Amino acid sequence: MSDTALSESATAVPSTPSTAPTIVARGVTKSYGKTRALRGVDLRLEHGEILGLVGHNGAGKSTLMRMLAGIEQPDDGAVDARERRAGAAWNADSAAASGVRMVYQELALCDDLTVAENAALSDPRPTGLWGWRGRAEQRIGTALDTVFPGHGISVLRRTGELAMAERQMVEIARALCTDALSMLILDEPTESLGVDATAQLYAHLRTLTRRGVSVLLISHRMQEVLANSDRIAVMKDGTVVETFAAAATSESELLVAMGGEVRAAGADVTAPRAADLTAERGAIVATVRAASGISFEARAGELIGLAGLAGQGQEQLLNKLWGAGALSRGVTVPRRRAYVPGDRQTSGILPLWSVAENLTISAMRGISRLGIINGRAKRELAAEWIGALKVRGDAATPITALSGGNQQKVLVARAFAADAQMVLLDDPFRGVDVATKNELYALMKAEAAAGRCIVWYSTENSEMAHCDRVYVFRANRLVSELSGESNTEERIIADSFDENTGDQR
Ligand SMILES: Nc1ncnc2c1ncn2[C@@H]1O[C@H](COP(=O)(O)OP(=O)(O)OP(=O)(O)O)[C@@H](O)[C@H]1O
Repeated sequence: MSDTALSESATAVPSTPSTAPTIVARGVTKSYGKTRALRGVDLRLEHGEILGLVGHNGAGKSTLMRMLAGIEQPDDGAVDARERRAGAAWNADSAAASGVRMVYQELALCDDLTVAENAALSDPRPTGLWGWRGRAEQRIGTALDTVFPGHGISVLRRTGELAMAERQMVEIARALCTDALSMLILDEPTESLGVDATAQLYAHLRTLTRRGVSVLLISHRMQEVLANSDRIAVMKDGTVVETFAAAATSESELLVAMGGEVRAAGADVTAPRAADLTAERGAIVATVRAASGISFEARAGELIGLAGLAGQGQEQLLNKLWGAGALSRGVTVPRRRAYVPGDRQTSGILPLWSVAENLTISAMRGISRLGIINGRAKRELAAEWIGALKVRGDAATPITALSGGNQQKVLVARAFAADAQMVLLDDPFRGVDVATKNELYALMKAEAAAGRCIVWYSTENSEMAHCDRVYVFRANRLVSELSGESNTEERIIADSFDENTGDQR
């Protein structure tokens, strides 16, 4: 295939289109030790449709996706695909040969390789000994241009240097570098994408389905799933419990089918263990002086939001607050701080440790005496937080055996279980289900009310309504400070783009 044909190949369809379902799962079961991840799943993905797949954290969505992509085999039941060669077993090779591609929730890129090298690694087409690098550069560049026009990503950069949103774009684009794509499986593809890139992705998915490609879209963003799917399957405790026509259902109907207990945001939540705080409520506990624009100031008892388009300086501010020492110039911070990273894979979980060890590592001061850790206090603290955040998995489970959303809950619990006066959150609720998010909003408010200072960066502007005050960033500067009636989504969006905001102050 010529390189110039790549954009066509990124959206190419099998040579013998048919309207038979693209893939069918029948009675699929899967257990990991004592955990029954899938309990007899039946699912059909029709030719040229977008099927949304929703369910609470740990419902079995990612496990099902791995079965459909042939990466793991069911203990019982079967997966059958339209493009499967007669007699061939359904495994990763036959799935790839049938044009099935996956976009992972945990970004599966090698940080030390360039964008093009990463794309070459996963491209099933023969690369040839000579000129493979140039071909890979052109293929991934074209795929990026096709799906995300104006992306601004150099294919020669190491992926470790890219922002989360850019890495996600690369992950999506490289899945499209394939001939005869028949099925695309996307696991929470928009959690770290901005508004524009999200719209570009959905527009491209529609182009694909018009050409007969089928899409399985896993997401916790109910409005997106409703707006972009043809049908929506709901998973609960390892089975598909209901399937809806997207146009004929609603968010609340989906949530009821998921079985999640939906607590209204702002409802009372009692943190398992009250923090031992020293700052008086209302006292200034942190400041960052700005050379230009607005200075940052945080008080005990405040829930402060950091908003604006992704990558405008929010993470640098969090890093300053997290890394500051007594000698840092222009920055004052409380002594005890906790940090929840946005990228759990690179800077969050300790993969060789259990849930309890991951959860309590920052709370050592409270559960040790004379340097000796009180094992019982550790187990109790872990059990309390596992219960409070409904983590699906017990204390002794290896952290990597939890679903992605449940790992994220453990990281949030780690920060709040510590006796930190200031908790810093770097867009940490990616992949967390709707019901749990509402619990977490309430938890943060309760913790702030108890006197902690919480600084929360979120890429979801609607979440900023939970904050007492919001700082909006643009071009690495604080351009506005919103509170009360001025803290609206419209104002955040306006200030994120308005070149004049901030310059007038
Ligand atoms: N490799 C594994 N080892 C042990 N348990 C596992 C493994 N993979 C998944 N599980 C368990 O299977 C269940 C389903 O997990 P899965 O990742 O499929 O859920 P999910 O619906 O994708 O959740 P999330 O929305 O959090 O991503 C969970 O209880 C999880 O702990």
